[in-house]
Amino acid sequence: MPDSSSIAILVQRLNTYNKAYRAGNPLVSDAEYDNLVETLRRLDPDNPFLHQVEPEVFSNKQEIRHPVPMLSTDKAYTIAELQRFVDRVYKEAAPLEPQHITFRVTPKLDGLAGRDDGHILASRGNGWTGFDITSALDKGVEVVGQRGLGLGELVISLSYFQEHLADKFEHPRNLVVGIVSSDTVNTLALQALEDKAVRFVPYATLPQWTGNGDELVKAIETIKQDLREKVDYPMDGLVVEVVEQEIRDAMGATNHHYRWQIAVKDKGETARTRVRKILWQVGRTGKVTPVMLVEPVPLSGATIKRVTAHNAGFLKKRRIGKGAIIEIIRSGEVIPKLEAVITEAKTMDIPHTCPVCSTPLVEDNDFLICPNAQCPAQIRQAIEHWFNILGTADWYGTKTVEKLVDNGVHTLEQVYALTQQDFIRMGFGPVQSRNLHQALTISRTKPVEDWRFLAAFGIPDLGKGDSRKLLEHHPIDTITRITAGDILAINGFGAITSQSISRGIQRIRSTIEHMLALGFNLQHTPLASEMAQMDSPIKDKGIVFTGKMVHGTRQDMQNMARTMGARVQSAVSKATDYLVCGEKVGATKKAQAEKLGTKIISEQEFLDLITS
Ligand SMILES: NC(=O)c1ccc[n+]([C@@H]2O[C@H](COP(=O)([O-])OP(=O)(O)OC[C@H]3O[C@@H](n4cnc5c(N)ncnc54)[C@H](O)[C@@H]3O)[C@@H](O)[C@H]2O)c1
Ligand SMILES: [Zn+2]
Repeated sequence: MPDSSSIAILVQRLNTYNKAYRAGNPLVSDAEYDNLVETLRRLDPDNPFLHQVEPEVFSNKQEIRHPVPMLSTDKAYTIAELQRFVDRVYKEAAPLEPQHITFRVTPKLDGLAGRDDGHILASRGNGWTGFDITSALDKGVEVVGQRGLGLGELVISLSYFQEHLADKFEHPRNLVVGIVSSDTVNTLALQALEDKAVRFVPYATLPQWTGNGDELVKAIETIKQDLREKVDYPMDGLVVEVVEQEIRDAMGATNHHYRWQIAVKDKGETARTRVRKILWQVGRTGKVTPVMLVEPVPLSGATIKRVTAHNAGFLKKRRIGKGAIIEIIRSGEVIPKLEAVITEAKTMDIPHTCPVCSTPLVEDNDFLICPNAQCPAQIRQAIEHWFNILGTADWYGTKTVEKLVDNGVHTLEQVYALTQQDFIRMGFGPVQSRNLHQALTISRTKPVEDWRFLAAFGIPDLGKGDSRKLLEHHPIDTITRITAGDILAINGFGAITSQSISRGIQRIRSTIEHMLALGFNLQHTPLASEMAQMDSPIKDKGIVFTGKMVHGTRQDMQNMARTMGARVQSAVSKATDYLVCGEKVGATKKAQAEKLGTKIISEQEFLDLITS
């Protein structure tokens, strides 16, 4: 019997992984997670973790109670386990002397489970209480079939994902969760919504197989292949369930799953192939990471040519190089991973110099770093990062920035000093040159939150969230004077990150000051100290903006409300005080507000309110 502390640690890990997964940022693969769950089941079968629905939380959404619990599923990984399920059904149904026992098989969709009652789309939550995610439909999620068909799954078309998004998102599920949970949808997701690739698929609309227990067990592999071909959605197995209601009632449920339903999953399909070459890529921060280029091999319906290798240490430990034979696995996931090394490489080929600038590399634990701050690969990505995060200017894509860097433009200072003539001299066409030049002006004049501006510098450990947190305590124009101690004093920053952030700021101090002097139209993050004292008519009020605003964009209004201490929300809930309506307001939000007695006001009334 293992000691209780190791079980506690295991459960803690599972909780951490689950939370990250439900938030759309999984830390480990599903196969690895499932393995840990099975380990816990062996060590401590009665552990409460195994007897609950793994909870999912959308913190800014209203809670919705399910009329019937939305449970998880029991799992069968082998034919023997499926057979045991079938036997149990026959045994428990026997006293009812049923005329038929029918099993239905549908594809197990791998997205975000939901329930559509025709008015509200709710997520699964903890099984008993979910969250109102109807706003996903306003954002452009298509409903397959019709509204009100009950349980289903929010998913993205698999072919669409593979074509447009596979190199940007690790798993389609993460994108779907992002669309549902965040107020602002990123451009790639917006495109997917516009292309009608993101859908709520009621399970009732799925292709299905029905038959008796014997047929089921015999045909399960064919059923799987058949259903796999019929749906264009990510799948992680099949769902097998009993059709007859009286048998369902007799079998009942645990806290975790219905006894009349089981998911048939496999441990992941694997394939063997040979490594052709290791490709080394230089990232924005100088990390040089390997990708294994392999002999093309079919796996779960895709042809695999590249497999991620994470870092140099990963390859060294496993002795992977040209000629190694490896086994790769793809289990409900889109990106294949290394499962095992079958034959090690005879020789390893770990570079000593940067593949882009030839500077000798530095080892940092498992990583290789190009220490050359002038490395073209790093410079290009740093400039691209700037425009991506700032988000106010178009036209600065990879090819364009590459050309700039090739022409000796290496710093943001240089970029912002470029004239239209300079672009033309570098070989851009007249129209593109004008656009590129205009985009620079636009990026300075269009309002942008100061935390985006700060995050756009790409300082290690200073992403968007932390930039905002930092600016809640120190105004942007004092940021280059900040010390590690100042950062550490803010709740939520540890010693190591504080050091690294302050070092990062110092390193590019002159660039930050230069950019500040260019006079960007920065919208300042309200200081925590001001917020505490501020007396505003909308302080702590929950506010939802809907429709097209005339006194600025919706985002402008939201920022203004935030600055005045309001809690800006994306959907009307019990926690909403005002629904502010612009033009062309959708009916759902208004109806919801009326139902909950939320105050509905016009844009003008809102402006009157905040100036009162
Ligand atoms: N990678 C990670 O870190 C991580 C963390 C947590 C969970 N997970 C994955 O999630 C799984 C467990 O999560 P879970 O409990 O949410 O899901 P589950 O795998 O037990 O699936 C249950 C859900 O499947 C849905 N479903 C999909 N297709 C269906 C269909 N055709 N008919 C009926 N129901 C259908 C139902 O809504 C049900 O709630 C694990 O097996 C694991 O692979 C991964
Ligand atoms: Zn380099």
